[in-house]
Amino acid sequence: MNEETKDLPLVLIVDDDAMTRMLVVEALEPEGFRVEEAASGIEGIAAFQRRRPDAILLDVSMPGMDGFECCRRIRGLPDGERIPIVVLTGNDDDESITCAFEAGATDFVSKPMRWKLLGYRMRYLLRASTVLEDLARSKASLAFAQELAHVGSWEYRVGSTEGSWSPELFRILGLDPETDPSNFNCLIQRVPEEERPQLNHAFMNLHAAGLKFGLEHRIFRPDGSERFVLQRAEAFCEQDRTVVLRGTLQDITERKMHEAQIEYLANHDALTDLPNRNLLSDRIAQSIAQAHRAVQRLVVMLLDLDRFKFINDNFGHPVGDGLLQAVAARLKGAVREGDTLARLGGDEFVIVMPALTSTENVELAARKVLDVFSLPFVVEGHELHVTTSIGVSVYPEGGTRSEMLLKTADAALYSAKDSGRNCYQIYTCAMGVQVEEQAELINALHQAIVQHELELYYQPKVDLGSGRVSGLEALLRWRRPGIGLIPPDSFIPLAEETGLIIPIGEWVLRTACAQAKAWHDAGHPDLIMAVNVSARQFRQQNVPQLVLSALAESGLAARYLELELTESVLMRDRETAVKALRQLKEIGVVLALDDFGTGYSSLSYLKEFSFDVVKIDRSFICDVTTDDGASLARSIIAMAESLHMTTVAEGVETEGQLNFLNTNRCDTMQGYYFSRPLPANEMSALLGAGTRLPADSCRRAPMRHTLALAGNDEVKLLPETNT
Ligand SMILES: Nc1nc2c(ncn2[C@@H]2O[C@H](COP(=O)(O)O[C@H]3[C@@H](O)[C@H](n4cnc5c(=O)[nH]c(N)nc54)O[C@@H]3COP(=O)(O)O)[C@@H](O)[C@H]2O)c(=O)[nH]1
Repeated sequence: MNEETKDLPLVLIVDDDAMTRMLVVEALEPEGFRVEEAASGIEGIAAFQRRRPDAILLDVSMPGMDGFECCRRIRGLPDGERIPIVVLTGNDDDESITCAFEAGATDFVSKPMRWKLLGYRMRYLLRASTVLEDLARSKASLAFAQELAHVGSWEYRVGSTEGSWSPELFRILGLDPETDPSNFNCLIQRVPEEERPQLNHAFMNLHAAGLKFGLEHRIFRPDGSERFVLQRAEAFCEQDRTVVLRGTLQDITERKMHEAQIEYLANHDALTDLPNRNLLSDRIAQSIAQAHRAVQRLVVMLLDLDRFKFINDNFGHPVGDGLLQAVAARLKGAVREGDTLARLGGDEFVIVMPALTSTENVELAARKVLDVFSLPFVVEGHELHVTTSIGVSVYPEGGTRSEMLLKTADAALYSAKDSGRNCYQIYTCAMGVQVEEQAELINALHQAIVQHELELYYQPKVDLGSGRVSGLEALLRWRRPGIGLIPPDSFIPLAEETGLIIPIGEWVLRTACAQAKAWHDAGHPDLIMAVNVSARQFRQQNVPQLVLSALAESGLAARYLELELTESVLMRDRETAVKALRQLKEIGVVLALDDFGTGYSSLSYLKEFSFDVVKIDRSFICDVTTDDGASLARSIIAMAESLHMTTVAEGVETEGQLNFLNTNRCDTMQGYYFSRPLPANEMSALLGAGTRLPADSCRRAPMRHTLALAGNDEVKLLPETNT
């Protein structure tokens, strides 16, 4: 084929008459066409398959296969569907023209023809065919895009009942484009009755006033399945008159399902599947509105499992989670239909009970909830005996908004915990005051750290051999503006509960170490600084690391720092405590067991953890003038001596107590008898003045002791028979 002509349109002429074929060639080639010839129908089909022409000129009357049959066959072949076929008919042969169109012809030309016009005719035909093909392609890609996006489209011309619907619109509605009509009535039939008025109204406004709309509604397919759709529509005007309404219908069922799932997750607790705090607030608000209308009371119970942390710490979190699920299931079985059971998080549950009339009924309901815990829970083979404390708040006395009812129930819960757990308390105004005071205190304690309102006082420890000050105990004070000096007992438990003990404990340790180093440098080089570390602080903070950092920062040698710990440090999570104590021993600090005699008084603790110092609790020293008190104190001193530990007697206030300690070889005394705790500047003065115990107040002759030990290494603090 000639390179120059290969892109020209190719026309196939099928005619048994060689003359006609020649005339066609003569007419078309000068007009920019290539022409392929075929002398019969069979040849024409073969040429079509071989050359894939752009158009066909087909004679009607040919021997063998006529032009109609040839046309039909070509239409049935691949690519034959849309090729322009022009049938050559005899003049005024109306029947042939009809037959030609029925056989699939695109156009016809009557013979004899004006050959000059054939080129124009063919060009027009090819242009129309290209446009049709482009249109078909766009329709196909639009249908594909609509299918992908689940968007169907429709169009109605004003005045006509039938519209034009895209295939995807039929699919979304579950209708058949072959049999179902594409009109508004057919669409509205699929919409649930209760949603029809809104859609009708929107369509009326669109039609009458051109108001476009976007509306979400449901449809039901003929098979009964439900879908959510978004209907959008607009009106198109000509000369201020609406002529066409066009719209789309998007299937948004999946999006709706995801939204519903997200909403469910946002409102439910993942572990127990119960409503969470979010949904609970709504439910309480609804119940309040109902109770208000019906002039009824409403009960909100806040439950907190007793010692849940113990179960989590000792059996592990999977068991803790299993227990929470089991509790949720049991509570679900215990509440009435119409009540709401929710989980607030952690081990806190809430039950909302509408329409409880009398206080007796409220108490009855609370006891019923306590009973839910009477039998043990079995989780992963563990039999767990769990109780709960319940705070009850009643609308309207306990509050008229949901946050208030929860807050007052919390105050009542606090009171139930305070009364020994496994019980309920109904909120009273007095509890409210207590809660508010506490909230205020927490706030102020936060401020205290930032505003430098914390101070350390120091109390001397006196060596009973020499009468000299051998060490100091750092004791925390809070100078609260407008109130005065607050003792630690009033705020340390709260600091522990709120976690504020971490920054406070750190400040105490760093300040005490720095002060000890300052006093060393000022000429008191042997002073040992004792710092209290509470059990909770010990658990919540990495104390060994903090100690290392405070020592490095201050330059104080480890042997001049003493940590006073109580036995409760060892009660929970023993393994971690043991590890931390070993680390502290390695660092080289002095370990003192504080308040000895008030706890388990276990000799095995003293041996196992190699404490260096035992501090005899003030309550024993107070009693040393009685026989029993004296005997107990003597036993502790003897026991400590046998374990090579030094003893410090706390709270020494009288000469009699001091004499007793000297007589019984106690090593060190601490108490008001020598000095009260003093601020740093006053303590500097005391140290500078070389204040000490007079020689006749110090230890004299040694004394023999008897140590009474019970089995299992327990110290049996029995009265000693005097020798
Ligand atoms: N975790 C921390 N606990 C601390 C810290 N500072 C103090 N505390 C603990 O608070 C409790 C009360 O302490 P405080 O009110 O300072 O009382 C101490 C002494 O003032 C008091 N004491 C001393 N001598 C006497 C006396 O002769 N009579 C008498 N009635 N009281 C006296 O004893 C308290 C010291 O006790 P102890 O620690 O057991 O040696 C107290 O438990 C402190 O431990 C802190 O920074 N962190």
